[in-house]
Amino acid sequence: MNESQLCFIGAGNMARSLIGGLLADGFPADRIRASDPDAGQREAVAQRFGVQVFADNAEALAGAHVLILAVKPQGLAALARELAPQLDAANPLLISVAAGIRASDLDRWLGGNRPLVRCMPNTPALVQSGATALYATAAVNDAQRNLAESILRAVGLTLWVEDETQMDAVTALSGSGPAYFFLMIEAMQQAGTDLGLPADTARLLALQTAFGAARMALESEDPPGRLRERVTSPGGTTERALAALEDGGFRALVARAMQAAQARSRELAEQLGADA
Ligand SMILES: NC(=O)C1=CN([C@@H]2O[C@H](COP(=O)(O)OP(=O)(O)OC[C@H]3O[C@@H](n4cnc5c(N)ncnc54)[C@H](OP(=O)(O)O)[C@@H]3O)[C@@H](O)[C@H]2O)C=CC1
Ligand SMILES: O=C(O)[C@@H]1CCC=N1
Repeated sequence: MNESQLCFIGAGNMARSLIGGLLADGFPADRIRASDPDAGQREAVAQRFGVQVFADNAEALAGAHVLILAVKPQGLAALARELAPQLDAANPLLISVAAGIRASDLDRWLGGNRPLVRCMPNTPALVQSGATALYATAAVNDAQRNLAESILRAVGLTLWVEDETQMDAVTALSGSGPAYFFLMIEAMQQAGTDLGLPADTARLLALQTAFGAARMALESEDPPGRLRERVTSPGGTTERALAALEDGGFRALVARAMQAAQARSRELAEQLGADA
């Protein structure tokens, strides 16, 4: 994988998370290029990561073995049509991180029968703690499948889905998921401050508690429900807090939020995929 030349088209939030995670894993900066029309984005990526940046996609992708398409879903059709005539000679592996957009639509925009992997990473890739689901089209051979997996595995957990429709649920769970946990941390921090703690104290305690709970759940053989029960002393404080959360419909609210995200992913596929 370290022999491959990677090119990120679009140097925004997700590209930066992936680039940062790859560099932290030891991937050489001189094998990563990135392009973006926004000079501020280019400068931020060049300064922070020391990778080569380009305003022109054609220049950026010259010599690339892997193209990572990291533009917004709304810009993917135009980008794919722009790239299509430039892909024939080198036939690079294409990896799309776009929410919603189906591989078949993207492949059509790219001219058809491209080695294309659709994936859904998340921003904790930056600290090599990402979670990515991947889906490969029929044109992807074993070596390309391994290459895609090794790139994403360098920044966290990877798994393959064989049924592409599951990507909408993956997006609702792990793609958008970091934002749900960040919101929970924000809310706990604010509530801690409101209860009388200094802001810094509330922040540190909220962050370390989130980290500790996630790490414990990952490392424990017990399911999260059992770990929750061990915090909940009968007649104690946690019991009161959890009763308030359950009374407020916490589980149903989480389910509604994820259904909304899944629906939006499907909607993006329908709306943008129709762009012939
Ligand atoms: N953010 C996240 O947590 C996750 C995002 N994703 C997916 O990643 C993709 C990117 O999202 P995100 O990084 O958040 O978005 P950003 O807007 O932060 O980054 C996208 C970048 O691509 C640039 N861009 C637009 N068109 C082109 C083009 N034709 N060629 C080169 N660069 C271009 C944009 O410039 P400009 O702003 O000037 O248009 C922007 O700087 C999306 O498809 C999203 O669904 C997937 C998983 C998680
Ligand atoms: O909000 C979004 O649409 C993207 C996809 C998953 C996370 N961010």
